[in-house]
Amino acid sequence: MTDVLEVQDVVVEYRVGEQRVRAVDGVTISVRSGEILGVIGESGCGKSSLARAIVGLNDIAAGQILFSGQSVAFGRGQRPRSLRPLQMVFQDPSASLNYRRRVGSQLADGIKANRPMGRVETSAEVLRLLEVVGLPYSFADRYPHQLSGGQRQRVAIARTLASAPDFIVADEPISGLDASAQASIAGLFRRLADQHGIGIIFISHDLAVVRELADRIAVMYLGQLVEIGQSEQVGLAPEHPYSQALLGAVPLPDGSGELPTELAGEVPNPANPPGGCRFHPRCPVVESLCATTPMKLTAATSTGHLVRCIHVSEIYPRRSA
Ligand SMILES: Nc1ncnc2c1ncn2[C@@H]1O[C@H](COP(=O)(O)OP(=O)(O)OP(=O)(O)O)[C@@H](O)[C@H]1O
Repeated sequence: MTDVLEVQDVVVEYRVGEQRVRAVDGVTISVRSGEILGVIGESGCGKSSLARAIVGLNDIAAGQILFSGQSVAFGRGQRPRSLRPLQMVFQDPSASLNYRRRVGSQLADGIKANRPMGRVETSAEVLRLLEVVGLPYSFADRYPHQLSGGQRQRVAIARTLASAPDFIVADEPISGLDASAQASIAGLFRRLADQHGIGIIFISHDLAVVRELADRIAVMYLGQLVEIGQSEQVGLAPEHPYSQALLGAVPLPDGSGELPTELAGEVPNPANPPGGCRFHPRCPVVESLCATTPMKLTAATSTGHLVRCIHVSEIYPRRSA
């Protein structure tokens, strides 16, 4: 499988009064067809800003975003482009649904707008989309207000699928749903990846779901990636103290070995990020060098996955304790 999405050194900035807030600061990731990349991090770490940049809803100040080798967005002052094969699912399904129209006609509109076909074929495609997202055909006649939150999110996903995307960026698609709806929507994303070959970026605060669902996990802190690697590495044995603290709050699937670190304090203002390692003011294993040495993502010696921490770098080997 080749990388379908390549995000290279992307910067997203907002102007707030006189200040420039750098919400995403040099993020590089790639995702393949049929792969799910989970993106985690506390509120304000830049996950949504990155997501919106990828689908062309946010301008980027630097870097580039390639989709199937084609530039989606590049450089300050040049307008980002929205591409049909690259779609976004939002936390609130209302964002993509019209409450005054039946589900079936909304899906038909989505199909017609992106893939014009005859009436009979469109109706058949509406039913197929309902089937893909696990809803009965009879739901074509319902209005969104007649559905539960989980069902509405399924309809919103079906609406997204109407444009036959190759890639979906899902920003908190399971927040606000009950646990069983969360699990089944997560399962739906897994099927879209496995059976339809759709590449997916799945942003969520529910770390247990991400650990279970994602093939790889990227951890963001204050606009930067601090760790990225296979789920079994990052999700179960993270190397960065931030990832350890974040994921340490979530019991492991077998209930064993919770990680020891606790996450104190809050994410600093991105308008004025700490020097050196951005996590150093909150880091339980901070060293004096951490305040002055900006860290690059570096391959961890034990696993080879990427970690932005002085303790896993060659210049300052891990403490043995
Ligand atoms: N439109 C905007 N104008 C100014 N600042 C913004 C804007 N959108 C986001 N920010 C700031 O950018 C930073 C990153 O926000 P972003 O929403 O991308 O983070 P997030 O990780 O997605 O958070 P959450 O999980 O709460 O959605 C925050 O400091 C936020 O206040």
